[in-house]
Amino acid sequence: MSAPWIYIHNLAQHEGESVTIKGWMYNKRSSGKIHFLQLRDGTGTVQGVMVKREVSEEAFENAKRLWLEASVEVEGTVRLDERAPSGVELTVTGLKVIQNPDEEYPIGKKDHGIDFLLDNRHLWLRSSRQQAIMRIRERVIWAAREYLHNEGFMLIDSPILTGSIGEGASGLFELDYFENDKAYLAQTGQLYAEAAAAAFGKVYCFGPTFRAEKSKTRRHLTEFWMLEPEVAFYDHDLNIKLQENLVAYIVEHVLLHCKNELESLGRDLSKLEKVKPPFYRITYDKAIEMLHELGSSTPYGDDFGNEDETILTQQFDKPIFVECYPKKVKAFYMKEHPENPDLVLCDDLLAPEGYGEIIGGSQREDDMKRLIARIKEEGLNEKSYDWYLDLRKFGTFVHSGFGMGIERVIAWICGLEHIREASPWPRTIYRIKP
Ligand SMILES: NC(=O)C[C@H]([NH3+])C(=O)NS(=O)(=O)OC[C@H]1O[C@@H](n2cnc3c(N)ncnc32)[C@H](O)[C@@H]1O
Ligand SMILES: [Mg+2]
Repeated sequence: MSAPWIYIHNLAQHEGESVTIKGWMYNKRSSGKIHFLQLRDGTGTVQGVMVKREVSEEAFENAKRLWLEASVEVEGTVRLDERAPSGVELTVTGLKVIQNPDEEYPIGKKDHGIDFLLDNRHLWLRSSRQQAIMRIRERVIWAAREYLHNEGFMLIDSPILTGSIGEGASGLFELDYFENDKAYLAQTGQLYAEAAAAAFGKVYCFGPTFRAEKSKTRRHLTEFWMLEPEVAFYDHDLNIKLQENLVAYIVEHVLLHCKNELESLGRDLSKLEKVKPPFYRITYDKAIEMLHELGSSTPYGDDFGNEDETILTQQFDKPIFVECYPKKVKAFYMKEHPENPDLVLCDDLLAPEGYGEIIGGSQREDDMKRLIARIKEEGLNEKSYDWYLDLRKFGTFVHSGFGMGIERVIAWICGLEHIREASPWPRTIYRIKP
């Protein structure tokens, strides 16, 4: 193959030129004298038309024997064709087979069950639907980082291995750690982000976080990626404003850059076009009252389950903040409500259409005595929080932050049935492979 190697997404700039594509054959149609090779190289897809009389006998025969997902180099001339999805087609002049699988590609054109697909996630990622979701994932992360960078945030990542329980003793992955006592896989990077906020003001951490929850729902993973901004001197209201501006920015960015991907997923774009600030804001008290009117039996004071969140979000056409939950159902670090010590200054941001919680946020307890009392009330080991309490000893400060679950945001934006498609390598109770 002597023609220059060009990526498929750049082909339109090379009309009339002879080029080489390096990639895989993901589909093929043949008549007696013509092969229609559907090629992909990770940047896009293009059809290569191979006419028997225009190529060597060997190349035409080799093309005939190609299995799906054979790796190939294809040489041809670029032709503009507005009927083609990529706007171009390739008139094939040469074929080099890098590797023709010696068995049928397992994820063929027929439908497969979800467990089979997840067992073959390392191959399923090649399919057009999974490519669309992963491109949207990349854009969600890009937009979130771009927004925070533009707003003056510093990325200060938190550790994955930690000795402090960040969210709650129930959902912990515990591991032996040399002669130390226990270590855990981080449930959240928040506590460290709070320390970083005292150093840099506006910070965020972004990485995998882990929950050993036995939740077999379409919203729960045991490993998920979380974006956790933290801001010194932000109170509850400023925290809410930051959350809605970030989410609106992400949705606008995805609508701008991933329209084709969203449409290929059959997503109703009008639902996302409504995601503009201000989002709805209701208190926990108002929300529980609405839920009871809608038939929920969740008693006052309890947290909302998936069912409640689904019912609630179906009453609104854009994201809803539910704020100031009862202290007893929320984490130890949340600031008491100044007018009602039974409540805390927190919020959950619920995505509409039944997607539920995508963000959990709060103003943090900055009063040392109250924080120690909460740590004790929760039965946590005060010793492992001595460094965290130092933040209240050396210049305590009002501060707030939140955690946005990336996969939950992606599932909502893409309109996915289950969060597992939002992760390249989903981890659930029964799956840590591939
Ligand atoms: N910096 C902070 O203030 C974050 C805080 N420490 C925290 O972890 N809050 S959270 O437990 O509600 O989780 C935050 C979000 O993390 C997501 N989340 C939380 N748990 C899960 C599971 N199991 N699977 C997928 N996504 C999950 C979901 O979007 C939640 O709203
Ligand atoms: Mg939460």
